[in-house]
Amino acid sequence: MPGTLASDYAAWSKLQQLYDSKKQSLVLKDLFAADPDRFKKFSREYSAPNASFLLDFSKNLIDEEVFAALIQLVKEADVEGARDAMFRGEHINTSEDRAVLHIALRNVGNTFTISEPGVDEVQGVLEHMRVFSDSIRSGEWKGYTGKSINTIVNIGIGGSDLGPVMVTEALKYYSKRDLRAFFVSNIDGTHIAETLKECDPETTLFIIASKTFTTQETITNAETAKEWFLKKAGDKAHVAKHFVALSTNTKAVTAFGIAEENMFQFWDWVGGRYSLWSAIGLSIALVIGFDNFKALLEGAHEMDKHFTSTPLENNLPVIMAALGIWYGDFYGSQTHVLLPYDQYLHKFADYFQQGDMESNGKFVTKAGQRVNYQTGPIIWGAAGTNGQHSFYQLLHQGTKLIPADFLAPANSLNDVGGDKHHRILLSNFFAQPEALAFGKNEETVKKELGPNASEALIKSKVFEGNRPSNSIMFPKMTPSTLGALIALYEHKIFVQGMVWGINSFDQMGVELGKILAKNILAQLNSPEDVVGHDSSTTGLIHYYQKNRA
Ligand SMILES: O=P(O)(O)OC[C@H]1O[C@H](O)[C@H](O)[C@@H](O)[C@@H]1O
Repeated sequence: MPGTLASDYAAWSKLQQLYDSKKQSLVLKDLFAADPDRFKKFSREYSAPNASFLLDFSKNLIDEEVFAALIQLVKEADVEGARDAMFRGEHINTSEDRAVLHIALRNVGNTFTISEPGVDEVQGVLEHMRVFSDSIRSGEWKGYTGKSINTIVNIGIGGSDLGPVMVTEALKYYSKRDLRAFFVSNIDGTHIAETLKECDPETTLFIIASKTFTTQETITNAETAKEWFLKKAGDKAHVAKHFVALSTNTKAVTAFGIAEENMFQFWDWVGGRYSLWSAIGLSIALVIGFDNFKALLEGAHEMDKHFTSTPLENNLPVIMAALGIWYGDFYGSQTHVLLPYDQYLHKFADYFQQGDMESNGKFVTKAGQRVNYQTGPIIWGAAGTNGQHSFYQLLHQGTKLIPADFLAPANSLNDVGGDKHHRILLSNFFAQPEALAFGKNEETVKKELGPNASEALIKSKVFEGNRPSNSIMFPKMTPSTLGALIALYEHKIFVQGMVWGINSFDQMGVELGKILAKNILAQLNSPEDVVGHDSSTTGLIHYYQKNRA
C-alpha cells in the first residue's frame, strides 16, 4: 500500500519480537530432532501439467509460529491485492505510469483477462517469431549471396541480453547444433571485434535487441556490425536479409535502416528484466526452436496460475519471498546465493542479479518515504560443484549469514558413464545443505583428531552449522520446467517488493552514471576540456589523456 512502510505492519513487529525471543532457540539441529514431521511441514511439491518440482524449505531458521507470522506479513501488505492489480494490467509501475504485464506474454489460453493496448498483439508477434525462426532453422531464409544462415549474433545489453544468454545456455541440450549463437553486450570493442572474427557476413544474422533502441552500447555495437557487414556486402539493400530488430521503438529501428517487416514488436509494459518472454526471446526461439520456446512460456504460465490461485501458505513464490525477508530484515543478512547443481544453469545467478537487484535495489517507497529496513539482497552464485572449490569456505565457516538456494535435476540430460557423474553431483547437492545446516561440533572434531590435537586445530575444524537453505529439485531440465523456475523467482521478487512498499519495476538508479558518462565523453579530447569534476575524477581522466597512445 503506498504510504505504508513494511515496518509499520503489525506482523513486522511480531516478527521482530519472535526474532528477539527465539533467535537462540531456532537451531536447526534441535528443530529437526524435536519434530520428525519437519520436512513434511516445510516442503511443498509443485505439480503442473508440464513441470514439477519439490521445494524443501525445512532447513530454514523458522518454526510454525515464525512461518505463520511471515505469511501474515505478506497478507497484511496486501500482496494479493497488488498481484491481482498486476494481472489485471493496472499501472502498478507508478513512477513510469506503466502496466507490468510480462505475464500477458505467456497468457496461454487467455487465462487472465487483461485490457491494455498491445496485449491483443502478442499472438501476432509470436506467430511472426514462429515463421521467422522456422525459416532460419530450416535454411529457407537466404542471405544476400543465397546461402542459409548458420550464425546468429544477438546484440543487446541488460534485459535484452541476460535472459536470452541464460535460457539458451540452460536449454542448450535442445539446441540446433549447426546454428551458432553469439551474444554481444559490452561497449568494450573487444566484445564485438572478437565475435565478428567468428562470423561470415554471408551467413550471419544480427539481431538488434533493445526495448528503447537508444541504449548507447547496443546502438554502437549494432552500427559497428552494420559497417562490418556493408564493407563486405556493399549494397545497403542486403541489410534486410541480415539484420532484424526487437524493440518497442519503430521510429528508431527504421532510422537505423531496418525495415518494419524485420522488426519484432513489444510494448512498454514489458520490463527489460522481464522481457525474455517477448520478442527479446527471438534468439531463444532460433536456438531451441519455436515449440520449445512456447513450452518455456507455458511452464511460466502454469506458475502464474499457481501464484494467483494458491493460498499464501502453500504459494511457492510467497514462501521464498517471506523467507528472504526473514533473513534480510531480521537476521541482517546482506546477500542471497543461488547454487544450481546443473551446469546448464551456470548463468542463472547472473540473470537474477539483474532480475532481483534492479527490481528491488531501492531505498525509497512508492510514496517517496525512505525505508528504515533492508530491501533487495545482493544476488550472486555459481554452478555446483565449482563453487565448493572456491567460495563455500566462507559459506560454511565465514562470519556472515548467507541464505542459499540449491537447485538440481534428479536426472541428467547427458548420460556420461552411466549416471556416475550425476550421482556424484547429486551427492554434493544433498551434502552441502546438510553440512550448512548441521555443521560439526567440537566434540566430534576432538574425537576425530585424537588426544594430541591442539586447541587451535580443533577450533579450525568446527562447523557451527545453522546456516539456512532452500533446496529445489526437479525431474529434469526441460523448457517448461525452466519457465516455471524463472517465473517462480520473478514472483518472489514481486512479493518482496510489494512487502517493502517499493516500485520493483523502474530502474532510476541506472540513470545518473549514464548522464555523467555522456558529459565526460565530450571532455575526453583534451585536458582543458575536463571541467566540473572532483579532483579524483579529474586526476583519473588526466592520467588517461597522458597515457593514451
Ligand atoms: O533493451 P534496452 O532498452 O536496450 O535496455 C537495456 C537495459 O538497459 C537499461 O539501462 C536498464 O537498466 C535495463 O533494465 C535494460 O534491460
